[in-house]
Amino acid sequence: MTAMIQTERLTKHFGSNQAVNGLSLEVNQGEIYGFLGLNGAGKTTTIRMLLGMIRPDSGSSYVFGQRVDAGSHKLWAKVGYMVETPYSYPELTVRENLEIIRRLRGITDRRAIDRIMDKLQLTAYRDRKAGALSLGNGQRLGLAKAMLHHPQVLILDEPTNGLDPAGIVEVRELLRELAFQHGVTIFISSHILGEVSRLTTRIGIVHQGRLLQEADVKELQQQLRKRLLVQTRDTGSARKRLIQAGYAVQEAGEGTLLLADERAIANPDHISKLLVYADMPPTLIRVEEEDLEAYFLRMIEAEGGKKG
Ligand SMILES: Nc1ncnc2c1ncn2[C@@H]1O[C@H](COP(=O)(O)OP(=O)(O)OP(=O)(O)O)[C@@H](O)[C@H]1O
Repeated sequence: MTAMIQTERLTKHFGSNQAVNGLSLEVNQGEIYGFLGLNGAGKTTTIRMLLGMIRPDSGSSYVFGQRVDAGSHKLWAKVGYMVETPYSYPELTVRENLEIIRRLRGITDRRAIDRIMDKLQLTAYRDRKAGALSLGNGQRLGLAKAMLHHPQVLILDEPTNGLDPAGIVEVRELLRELAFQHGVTIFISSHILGEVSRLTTRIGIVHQGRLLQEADVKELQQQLRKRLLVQTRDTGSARKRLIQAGYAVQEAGEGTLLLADERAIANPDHISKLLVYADMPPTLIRVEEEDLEAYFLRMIEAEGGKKG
């Protein structure tokens, strides 16, 4: 299978700062690839090189198997992208901004604008100036511009920045529909592990410009540490009761108990029942997953403290 997106040993320095370091990856058709890394890891720089916006010091990128360089204009007709905070003409309305993109992209169907506004819940803001939009709606407009021409490849840099939780779910559903029903290949960067693991099929973790790990989402989820977090009104007694029942319990301060036992994580209802019968009903009980930072620290320690 030809990769829809490919980078080959991409490298970029800014002065003495190595932003991207020999980064190679491949994304196949219909995949949603999560490009995950902390702030400053090199995500935006990689995406800029992938889109031909900046030139790598060495290495190459390919989209649809075609090398990305200064002459590859035709390529972008089939690609949609949004890099960093999406730029719009602030004095023009949402509709006018999209109208400009429609013309630039040579889309003859004028209804395309209404359809994309509807898809991204922008219809109510059609006559609002782009400069007066909230961060989340500005992001929706950026996505609308990226998707207006029905691209086969979509490259998005932190697309859910600024969206509220409901907006994040909506955008996630929209991207899943594009990939799974329309075969669109999606490359999406993020620094939020939980978010990317709910959306993507494969994840590449970038750290200090290097691709540290690539994994299937399911594989990665199995590697993430989980804990059951429990709060009750009487922490001391609840802790005793749980220890009596054979659980290892850690106190995390502020009335919070943590259980790392697989048995507890798989059956929070048992823990809940146990505490209810002991007359200490939990006020909060939930399974917590390790976040990117904690996962990183663990991975880097396992590598022998190569951080920094
Ligand atoms: N134009 C530039 N000039 C100098 N340094 C830069 C430039 N662009 C990026 N860098 C540096 O390169 C490194 C990688 O930055 P990059 O923006 O690619 O990371 P990122 O993973 O996208 O982070 P963020 O999530 O914060 O955007 C950082 O140390 C950053 O300061």
